[in-house]
Amino acid sequence: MKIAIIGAGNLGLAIAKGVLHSNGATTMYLTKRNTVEIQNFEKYGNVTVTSNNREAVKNSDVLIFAVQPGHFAAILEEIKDLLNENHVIISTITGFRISKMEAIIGSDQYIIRSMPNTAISVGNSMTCICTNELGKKRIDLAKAIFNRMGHSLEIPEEQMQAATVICASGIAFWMRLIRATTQGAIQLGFDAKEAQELAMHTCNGAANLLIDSGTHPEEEIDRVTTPKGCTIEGLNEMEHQGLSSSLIKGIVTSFEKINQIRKG
Ligand SMILES: NC(=O)C1=CN([C@@H]2O[C@H](COP(=O)(O)OP(=O)(O)OC[C@H]3O[C@@H](n4cnc5c(N)ncnc54)[C@H](OP(=O)(O)O)[C@@H]3O)[C@@H](O)[C@H]2O)C=CC1
Ligand SMILES: O=C(O)[C@@H]1CCC=N1
Repeated sequence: MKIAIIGAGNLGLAIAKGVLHSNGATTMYLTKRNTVEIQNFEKYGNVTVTSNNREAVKNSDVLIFAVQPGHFAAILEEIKDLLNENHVIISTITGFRISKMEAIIGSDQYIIRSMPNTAISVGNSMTCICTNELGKKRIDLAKAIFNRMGHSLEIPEEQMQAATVICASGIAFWMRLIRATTQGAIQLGFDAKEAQELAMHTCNGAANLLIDSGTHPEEEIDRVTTPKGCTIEGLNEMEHQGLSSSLIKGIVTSFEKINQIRKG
């Protein structure tokens, strides 16, 4: 697979690392206007770093766009005459509808809209995808790409904004929970490094318990909460302080903001 990542910034580089991690490409182009800080990716023999988007498109089949929304239309204009039936176009751009892409490059292209997160760099992204009409013929390819770097789910385009909050912003939300747990562990006497080790592996274990067993979180909670024990006492105090409520309110606020950005 010949992959180009157009816009090798935070997310683009995370995808590049995921592709390298999973041996997912025969060749990979990484583009940005100022390439100095990513030149070191060329040490991986099959990677070319360039500011020339047209060269990247000409030499690749799978085009992954990871630029800021305000830059995307101009880049599609720049490369549209090079697109052919071999190209699969994958956008990660927040709030940029498929119809808007089709208005620039036409509906006779395989278009996939995706919402990965930065854990793609370690092969563990939750990635939501949807396609245009023609893109349905390449959905299996898109799923294969993202499943090599985590887990994917096809959703209707209308849910892409919500998926952005839960999956992409979600990484930041979970990081804050891990950090808070770490701070609690330090208060209980662990040094900072050990505290983080305890917090992140316990978080990983909780997620894996649900993924592997298919159980509901409350079922797993019931297995931990000894009657009159310390877990239920701690959990109830967290709920009195608004843990679930504040998480839900944060998610809804984030969703309201993303809808405002799209309208803007
Ligand atoms: N960060 C995240 O966790 C997630 C981000 N997204 C979406 O992904 C997109 C990228 O986000 P993020 O990585 O955070 O943003 P960044 O600003 O970190 O990356 C965007 C990159 O695009 C490059 N760029 C700008 N203009 C061009 C151009 N003409 N040709 C090629 N490259 C260009 C910039 O580099 P230079 O200025 O040197 O050209 C920059 O490195 C956004 O649309 C965002 O909504 C989606 C999910 C998660
Ligand atoms: O914070 C943002 O707006 C973007 C979208 C998802 C992740 N970063």
